[in-house]
Amino acid sequence: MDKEEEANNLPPDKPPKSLARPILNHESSSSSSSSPELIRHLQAAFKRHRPLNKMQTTTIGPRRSVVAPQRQPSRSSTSDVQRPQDVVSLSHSLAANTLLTHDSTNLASSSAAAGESTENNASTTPPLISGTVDNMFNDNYNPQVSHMDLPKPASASLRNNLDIGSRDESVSRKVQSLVTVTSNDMEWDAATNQAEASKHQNLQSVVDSEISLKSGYKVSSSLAKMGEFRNFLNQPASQCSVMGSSCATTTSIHSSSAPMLNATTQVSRSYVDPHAVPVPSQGNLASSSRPSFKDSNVLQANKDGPLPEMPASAVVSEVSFKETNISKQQQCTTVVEAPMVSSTHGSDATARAPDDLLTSVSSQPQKPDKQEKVATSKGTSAPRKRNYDPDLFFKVNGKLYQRLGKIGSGGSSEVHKVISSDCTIYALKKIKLKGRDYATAYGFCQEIGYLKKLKGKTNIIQLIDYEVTDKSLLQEVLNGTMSNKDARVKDDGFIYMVLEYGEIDLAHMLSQKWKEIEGSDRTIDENWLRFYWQQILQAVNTIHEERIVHSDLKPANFLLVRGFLKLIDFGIAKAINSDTTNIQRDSQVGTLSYMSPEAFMCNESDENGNVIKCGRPSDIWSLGCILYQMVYGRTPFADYKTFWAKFKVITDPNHEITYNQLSNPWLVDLMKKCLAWDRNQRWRIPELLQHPFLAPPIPPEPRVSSSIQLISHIAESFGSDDRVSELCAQLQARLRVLGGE
Ligand SMILES: Nc1ncnc2c1ncn2[C@@H]1O[C@H](COP(=O)(O)OP(=O)(O)OP(=O)(O)O)[C@@H](O)[C@H]1O
Repeated sequence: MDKEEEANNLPPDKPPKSLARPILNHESSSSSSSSPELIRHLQAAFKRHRPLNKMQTTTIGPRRSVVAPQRQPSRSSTSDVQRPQDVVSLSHSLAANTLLTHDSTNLASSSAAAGESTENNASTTPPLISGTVDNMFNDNYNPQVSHMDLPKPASASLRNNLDIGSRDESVSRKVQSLVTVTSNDMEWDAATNQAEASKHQNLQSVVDSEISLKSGYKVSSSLAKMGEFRNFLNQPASQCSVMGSSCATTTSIHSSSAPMLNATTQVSRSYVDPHAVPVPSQGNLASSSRPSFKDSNVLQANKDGPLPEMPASAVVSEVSFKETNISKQQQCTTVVEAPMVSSTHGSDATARAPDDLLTSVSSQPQKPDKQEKVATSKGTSAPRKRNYDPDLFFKVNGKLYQRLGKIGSGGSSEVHKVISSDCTIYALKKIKLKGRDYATAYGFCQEIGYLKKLKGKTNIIQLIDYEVTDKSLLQEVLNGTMSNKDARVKDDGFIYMVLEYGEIDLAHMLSQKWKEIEGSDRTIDENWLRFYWQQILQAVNTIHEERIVHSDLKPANFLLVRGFLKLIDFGIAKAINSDTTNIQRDSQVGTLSYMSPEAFMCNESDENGNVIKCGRPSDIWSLGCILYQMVYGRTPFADYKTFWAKFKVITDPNHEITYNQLSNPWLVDLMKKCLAWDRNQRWRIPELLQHPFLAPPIPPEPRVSSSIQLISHIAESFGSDDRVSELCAQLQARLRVLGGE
């Protein structure tokens, strides 16, 4: 089995213990009738369903740069068929819909948020707005190295590209992983993920913080967290409202079946809404709130010790307390609120805290505000103050997202599971720009452009918000004014992309499926196959209709969102130029096991001297590899382990792919339609959607005329029997009517 298939056999994910603890205890001891629902809600909100990680690491990296438009038509009749109907300019089609057109609502909210902020943090810069962003997709922009123009033998070119890859950080990293194929690359770091999840508590930390505050333990750190969380909740709602039902997995904490979260949220939100819960004077606290609160179980429980040692039953007590006593809940709010506003994090503090709590606060060393260097608009770095903990939160366009754990690392990015202030779960993709070359940075920005273009397409992962922190860098990239395209980004700068959250990717689904099948005499369920294959085709059809070639189709790039597969990762996607149906690239792209022959030989010349280009058929090949893997549990070239072995066999037109016999011959036929070596022989998606495997032919109706004829024979055989003759005649007449004759 290939390592990439081995990598699929990952241990099942476990929920972070720190998150599961109170839930489990609650389950066992809570008297609330709605506890099971509550647990489900909590689990849904906090549990990472499956590790999502990069499954295929034998990736050869792209050089994320724009290629000058290739306008010369192909001269080969067998290579790149010109399709005049496809003619649309990439730069114009994308530019019309790209970064410039950042939602006005988003702008409004981001500027509002920026106004609220007491700092001028580069990470809170509004979304990129530039009159020159058009240039991002401008044909004039050509940061390319010139090797692409030089025809040379494919293998030599490939080496050359690898050499270039060693200069290009993104390529070299991928090539390294590709050549070494280390299992490390392929493993999901369960330990890291779990540690992350434990370290960074989500909403549960609010409950925990409250408990800590009330008990007087961990006051300082709790205050810090509470202050951050207050700011978190104080910000404008995230853009999920824009998305409607198609947005990320949403866990409503306002559900009636989730009283604990409801209560918690009310308490938390009251911190930021002084009108909702009037901040009492110190005397009020002493006279009313505190005594009633002291009577509750929660205070007793909290006295047991700091949070980590605190029995989970304390949490349960607090839950039932909150469920059953709304007035006490408000009192609880006031008790918590006072120290909250006294913390150094609260910029809008208006009330004084009770002395004892203030003492607790001041006796603890305050966590100093984190400082970091961020890029200013002039491209220089200056220390900036943050009023949130960057280990716990991300800030995108002034909105905070709390980290729930790391989902995975792509070739170029980190992806985190986050929760917004309105308690919606998202994936946040963070790309560090520092140290990358400008052309690579350009490619990253292009992904935003594609996702914006594909906004509203239900089978494409939706971009909720984004921010490029270093505007000057980006402008330089987008203007194409970089003096040295190979120069590297020196200043700190990040691209943040807030994305719809996917629960599991197809790679993990497949690995699970094949674990079930292996060892049994079962084969893959054809209906399961049809269901997801159709969705895969439809998703890719969506981008092909938008004249985008994905170029890195693989199971890990299809995410399951509410039961449907959605396409992700347009990091190396390319749009098709206006006068050709193919695109030309400066290097091989894609993930090795799914790469088409032409992707290996991109920009080389074929036997007729025509430049080999990658277009939509290249994606179809990758789809064929995915289907093959779905059917057989391994990719078609899994037996060829090394890069060169794969390269050799995939680029060999005479190599015959092995198709083991299947009960449904249409399935083999379908794979062959996708995996035709000659890209012009491969079917297109509209045809594939009509393939007999998906749309089985209906057996022809038995012909009426033959039945009528049969009846005539019967009548004749009975000779002169009038009754039989009459009956047969009636029968024939009826059949004629039914048959529409
Ligand atoms: N919206 C999302 N929801 C859940 N998980 C996601 C999401 N986007 C990405 N991921 C996870 O993060 C991983 C890396 O994401 P992505 O593929 O976008 O990054 P990349 O840097 O472009 O990676 P690649 O090396 O494949 O180019 C994915 O394989 C997937 O497991």
